[in-house]
Amino acid sequence: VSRSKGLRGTESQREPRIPSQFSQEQRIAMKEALKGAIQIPTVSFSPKELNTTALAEFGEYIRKVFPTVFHTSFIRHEVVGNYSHLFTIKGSDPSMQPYMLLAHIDVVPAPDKGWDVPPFSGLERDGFIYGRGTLDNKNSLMAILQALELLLIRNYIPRRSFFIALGHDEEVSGINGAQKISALLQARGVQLAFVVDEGSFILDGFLPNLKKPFAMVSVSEKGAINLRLQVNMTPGHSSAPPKETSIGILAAAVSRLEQTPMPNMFGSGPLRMALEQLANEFPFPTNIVLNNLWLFRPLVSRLMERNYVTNPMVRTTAALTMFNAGIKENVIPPVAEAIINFRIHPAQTVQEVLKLAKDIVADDRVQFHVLDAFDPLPISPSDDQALGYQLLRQTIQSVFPEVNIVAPGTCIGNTDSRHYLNLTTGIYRFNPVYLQPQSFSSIHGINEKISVEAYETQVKFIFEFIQNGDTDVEPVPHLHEL
Ligand SMILES: CCCCCCCC/C=C\CCCCCCCC(=O)N[C@@H](CC(C)C)C(=O)O
Ligand SMILES: [Zn+2]
Ligand SMILES: [Zn+2]
Repeated sequence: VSRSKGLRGTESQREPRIPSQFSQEQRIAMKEALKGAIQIPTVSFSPKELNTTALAEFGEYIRKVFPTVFHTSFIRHEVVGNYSHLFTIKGSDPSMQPYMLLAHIDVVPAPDKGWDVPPFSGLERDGFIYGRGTLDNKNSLMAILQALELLLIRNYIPRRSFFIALGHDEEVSGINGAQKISALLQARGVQLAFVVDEGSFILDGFLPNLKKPFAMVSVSEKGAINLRLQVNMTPGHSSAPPKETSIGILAAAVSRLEQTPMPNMFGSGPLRMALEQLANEFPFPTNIVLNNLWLFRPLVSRLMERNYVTNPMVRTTAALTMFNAGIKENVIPPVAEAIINFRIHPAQTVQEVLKLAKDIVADDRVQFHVLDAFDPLPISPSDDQALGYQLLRQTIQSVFPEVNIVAPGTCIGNTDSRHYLNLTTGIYRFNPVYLQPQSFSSIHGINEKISVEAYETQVKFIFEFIQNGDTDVEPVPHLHEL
């Protein structure tokens, strides 16, 4: 039985594979390299407040740690938007369509409070490397360059060309990094077979009753709206207050938005496919329920709403993130404003969500100002013909043989990959790392950490993935398993 459904096996590769085994010395060097990357505080505070000194230092750092990547004749390195990096790795077979690996350099802020070790120390404790960026996303960035460095020193020459794009402002939009790289490649006429970015993991313990981990490769990501609500009222003396103030009207409006969930959209798309694939991994009676979603769909959609990580999978969410009003204790405020951050389910659009929000607020005194918005990303193919998805699946099965299921999903956050829609229809978000609910909370939270073993496995994954990318033939129709 071939486990790598849909792809021709490695027998069609011309060069022998380089085994993904690393010496003790190399393993020490790779973890030390990650620690050094964590120690550079490449924090993005806002689109206009980036730590540019740290970003520049990071550029120097990768040159020092990965010398072979920077001194190989078939690799072109360019700095884009001052701090982002684009590598073009030219393969020996120009007939093969290139792909791209993505990661980002910047991290969200991390005040020391609550951390067991300082967040930019990169300290190792009990087999874990701690620090901001160990899961989001310097692990990916360093693992990509590390795997390439290790391949190159073993004289690897790829057949299929590929790009590596390292954005410097993902955490604040990606418009000066990923968006510029994308425009540059578009101007060069590049079309990609697929891209792989952050945005999902091997999920362990996220679904009640599911004991075994499964790999979720996100094939879409939610859209978003940042909406500013504003109420203007006549100011006056607080000793004689009007019946309603701008604060009261706005507070009631945002409370209605918080208390009125957007419609549950469970039914089709990646989540349903994932649950159907996972059905037999669940004990009785959940296995029966998930094998018969035609009958139990209402029950399952209700169960999904109950959990804080599965709820965003089934609906558009509305988070009240900012609220401002008032100028003095004894002045009736002239204006109150709030920001609502919506994350749009792939089955809805910006316009539909705005209409629903207006109906929920149902008060003409509340003005709507859309600050920025984009629709959910299209669903990338995950069938037997989908090269990127199948290469990920093949590599997951080889590096994580204990993982039985690789299923498509939707990324609930946004990633730099959305800026590459002009270059490919295959956008996959997957980090080859185990994630438990507790480690999920550490992303943008406290005590973000990765085990040394998990990081080594991530390097191994990319080392194998790049070689799998040289697969001779494009995916072939599903062959019958014997
Ligand atoms: C079968 C259902 C299981 C559900 C489990 C879900 C577990 C979630 C796993 C991974 C989610 C990770 C999301 C990481 C990407 C987010 C990156 C980010 O924060 N981006 C910003 C971008 C913005 C434009 C500044 C964001 O706010 O989304
Ligand atoms: Zn990230
Ligand atoms: Zn992030």
